[in-house]
Amino acid sequence: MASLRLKNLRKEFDRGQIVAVDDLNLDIEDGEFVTLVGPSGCGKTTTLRMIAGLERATSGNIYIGDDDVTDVHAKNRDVAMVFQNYALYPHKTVEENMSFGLRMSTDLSKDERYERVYEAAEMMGIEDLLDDKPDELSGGQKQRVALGRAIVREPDIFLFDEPLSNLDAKLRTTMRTEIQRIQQELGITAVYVTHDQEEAMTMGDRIVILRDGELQQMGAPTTVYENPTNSFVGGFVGSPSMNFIDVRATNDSGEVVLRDGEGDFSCHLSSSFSGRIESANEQFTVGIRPEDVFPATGEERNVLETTVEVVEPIGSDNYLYLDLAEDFIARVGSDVEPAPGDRIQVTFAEDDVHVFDSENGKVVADEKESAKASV
Ligand SMILES: Nc1ncnc2c1ncn2[C@@H]1O[C@H](COP(=O)(O)OP(=O)(O)OP(=O)(O)O)[C@@H](O)[C@H]1O
Repeated sequence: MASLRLKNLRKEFDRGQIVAVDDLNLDIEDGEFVTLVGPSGCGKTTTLRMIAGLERATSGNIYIGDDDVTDVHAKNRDVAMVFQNYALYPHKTVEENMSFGLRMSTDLSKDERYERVYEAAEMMGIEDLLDDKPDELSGGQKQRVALGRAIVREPDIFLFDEPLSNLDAKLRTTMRTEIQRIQQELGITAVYVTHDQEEAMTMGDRIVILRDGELQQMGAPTTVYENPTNSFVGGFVGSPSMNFIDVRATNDSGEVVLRDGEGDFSCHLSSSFSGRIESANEQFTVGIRPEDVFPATGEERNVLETTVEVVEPIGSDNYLYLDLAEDFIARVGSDVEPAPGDRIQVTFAEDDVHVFDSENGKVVADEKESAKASV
């Protein structure tokens, strides 16, 4: 067990033409489960491979505990990696697959190795499969073997590279829980790469969001969800995605009123935001999550009248696609079921609105954060 620290980590490919990881700094605590998430090509796998020692950093440092392992060979780092494609030896039995790493890196006796393998197999519920070959196993069983093989090594750090991508949705959910259980039982620090934001949010103690090799935000899932530091994070985390509307500021009797170019959308935000506006006509991007949009009763200050384009039932709730901005979705109760083409009035609370700089996407004022900060 150990902490993990990445300091100014950088990885270039093709003589610097491609910057896969750009000045990445991360502090991961001993026993923490951290998920790395971001769109394809953002540098997740490269980061993981540098931690494992499978890829050499162009610059920067990697520390496991107090040790600088930047130049330490992969086999001398106490890390175990679990891959998407399982990476099992097809001609070896499950037991041989699981004990292979031990044979290579320890001087345990045959009996001691078997004991370690059997214990790990029991933890994964695969003790009856020890004599089978990988091609006799289902995808889920193969992934259990791959996990078992990682456990056997008793590593300081677990690294997971999209380990559940090849499994069906139901099995994926089961295996998520299994991985979390094992990680907690063993207390091993874990870094888990996924492109699936839902997986990242449900599994991580903290979530790291990358884009183009750069860290966008790191924090507890609820913090990232409620207080995204930029519009990219706001849009990436949460499903369906946050709604964005481009707006312009004007002053209206001491309050801030935001209107879009057509003048048909206005929104009052609390005074904590008005202080940040430097001039009328300043442009911003407003972000509102689908679940923060409600049918209006007519009493509210922020009421938007619009047309329903599509109604999509998802069981407990309905998604309403509204003619406010591109793909603007309201998540409402299943009892609210207008027909496409109906006019509808919707509202949202002032402190549920996120305001981003329309140029660089950085958060300008987060009403929830301001409210929290002022408590
Ligand atoms: N060996 C390599 N040679 C050249 N470029 C590479 C190499 N490995 C990765 N890259 C590039 O580095 C960038 C980051 O790739 P990486 O695989 O780390 O992203 P990722 O976030 O894991 O993506 P995905 O979710 O698609 O696996 C991409 O632009 C990729 O094309």
